[in-house]
Parts: sequence; C-alpha cells; structure tokens
Amino acid sequence: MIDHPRDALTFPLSESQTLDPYVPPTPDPEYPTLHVTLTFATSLDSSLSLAPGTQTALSGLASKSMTHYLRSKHDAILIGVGTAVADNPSLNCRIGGVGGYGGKGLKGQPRPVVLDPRGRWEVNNESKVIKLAKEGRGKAPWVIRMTNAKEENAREKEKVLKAVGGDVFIVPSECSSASESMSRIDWSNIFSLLTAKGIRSVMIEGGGGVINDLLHPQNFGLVDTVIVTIAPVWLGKGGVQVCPDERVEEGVRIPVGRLRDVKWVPLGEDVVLCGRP
Ligand SMILES: NC(=O)C1=CN([C@@H]2O[C@H](COP(=O)(O)OP(=O)(O)OC[C@H]3O[C@@H](n4cnc5c(N)ncnc54)[C@H](OP(=O)(O)O)[C@@H]3O)[C@@H](O)[C@H]2O)C=CC1
Ligand SMILES: Nc1nc(O)c(N)c(N[C@@H]2O[C@H](COP(=O)(O)O)[C@@H](O)[C@H]2O)n1
Repeated sequence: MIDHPRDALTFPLSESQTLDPYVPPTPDPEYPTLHVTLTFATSLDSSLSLAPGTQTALSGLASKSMTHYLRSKHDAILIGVGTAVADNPSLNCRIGGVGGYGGKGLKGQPRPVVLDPRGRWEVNNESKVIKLAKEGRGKAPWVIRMTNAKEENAREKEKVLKAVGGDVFIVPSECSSASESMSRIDWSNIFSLLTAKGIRSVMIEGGGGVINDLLHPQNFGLVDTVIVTIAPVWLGKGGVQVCPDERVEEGVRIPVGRLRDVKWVPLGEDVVLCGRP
C-alpha cells in the first residue's frame, strides 16, 4: 500500500469516471492544441466570495477533492491577479499520489499561471506558491504581463519567481479607446502563449473578472469545458458575482451563453455542473 501524507486528498475512482468525459483528452503530439476548462465554485446567488478582496470557502470536502482531481488532469491553472492578491492561493494539486503528496517529482502538478497585466501581485518568498515550489510540492508560477506596464519592484519580483524556476512573460495588450489603464490582453494571445510554452490543457479558476470576461460571447467559444461547483448557500449582495455583460443582437436581448452535453453530479452537499459551451 502506498503511504500518502496525512493532509493529502482522495477522489474516488467511481466519481472520477463520471467526470472523465469532461477532462482534457490525451494531447496529439502532431497537432498541438490547448484544451481550456473554466471552473469555479459559486453560491446559489452566483457569488464567488462574500466581498471583493476576501476568500470564501464554498466547496465541501468532496467537491474540493474533485477540483484537485481536475488540477491533476491539467498542465496549468490560471487565475487573475485579483484572486492572487485576495487569496494568496497554493494552486497545487494535493491528491495523494501526485508529486509532492506521495508521488515522485512533480508528476501530476499543474503549472500556476497568474494573469497580472499591470504587475499588481506582490509575489515574494512568503507567497504560498513560492514556498510550495521550494518544498517540491508544486510547480513554480508563471506571470503574464502586458507590454508597457509600469510595474513597481518588477526586478525583485522576477528574481523571486526565477529563483524557484518560475518566469514572467510579456503579451501585447489590446489598446482601449477609453484609457491605457483599461487596456486588456486578448484571450487568444494568452492561449497562444501557453501553447507555445508547451501547455496542452489549462483550467481557469477565476476570479470574477476573469470568468465574466471569458463568458463574453467574443471569448466563450475559446472555452472547451465548463465545470461549476454549486454550494447550497446564499452569500447576499456585495459579493464577487459571476454575471457577464448582457448580449444584444439587432437590438434584441438574448442569452449570453448556454451549455450542452450537460451532466449534474452530486458531490457531498454540493452539486457539480459539467457542460460544453
Ligand atoms: N469560488 C471560487 O471558485 C473562486 C473565488 N475567487 C474569488 O474571486 C475574487 C477575485 O475576483 P476578481 O477581484 O474579480 O479578480 P480576478 O482574479 O478575476 O482578476 C481580475 C483582474 O485580472 C486581470 N484581467 C482579467 N482579464 C484580463 C484580460 N483579458 N486581460 C488583461 N488582464 C485581465 C485584470 O487585472 P488589472 O486590474 O490589473 O488590469 C483584472 O482586474 C476573490 O474574492 C476570490 O476569493 C477566485 C477564484 C475562484
Ligand atoms: N473550488 C473552489 N472552491 C472554493 O470554495 C473556493 N474558494 C475556490 N477558490 C479557488 O481556489 C483557489 C485556492 O486554492 P488553494 O486551496 O489555495 O490551492 C483560489 O485562489 C480560487 O482560485 N475554489
């Protein structure tokens, strides 16, 4: 019997088989493509957290283990800088048997990627992702920045990242007519960068800004799979909500997006919705 650390999570084979039609397929080495999974946990009133800048535990143990199983099936996890700042997340996979949790090396560990266009994430040696990378319990993070970002402490932060094997990549921004501070990076450029760096599957975990941007009709087609944990709780007004901009075509309001091939999987007290855009 394999000895797993006491803090390791388990996800039963029977549950993983239910989910497997939605996990990324084995990549074809001749046709390098990227599988994009959008996944998050929400309340009954479509909130990710009680308030901006705070972390709220929504997933129960069973659905949290499901998220970690998904992490083991993806090459990378991507979050927005708002989440990196609010949560100081670990972004590793803590399923027993993966690298660092009873397994060898970093096998099964995804690459954490932080979308931080303007260099707002104060990554340092106390950041959980950096500590885990040092301990061999997670991969070192990559940061995606925008061209011309006026970033404080850029050199120091890059040094911290590179010391553990992480990196910073610069992607051209899409200029906004409103102002430079409104400019953003086109998701197809982000996905091209990840593909060029050898990533074949990415799970995007949030937060609100990132999810709402990906649910925009212009971007929704770039998503292959959506997996949402719904927890039986209402958080109330003032939270970070998943609620994309409305969609109007020829002056008529229509739904923003709908999933097909849908499966609802009860896990503990939560239910997990799987589908494809
Ligand atoms: N329940 C759950 O599953 C999850 C909950 N959360 C929660 O969500 C909250 C964080 O969400 P939120 O504050 O919305 O932050 P996000 O993590 O969504 O980060 C948003 C920021 O990411 C950058 N960004 C997003 N899209 C683009 C783009 N296309 N191009 C360039 N930059 C982009 C922008 O940075 P800039 O402003 O610098 O331009 C933007 O403000 C926290 O409370 C966290 O706990 C987070 C993840 C999952
Ligand atoms: N699946 C899920 N359930 C919740 O209740 C959550 N709050 C989140 N948040 C996401 O998970 C990240 C934290 O991960 P670590 O445990 O620190 O590795 C957090 O940053 C969000 O992306 N997810």
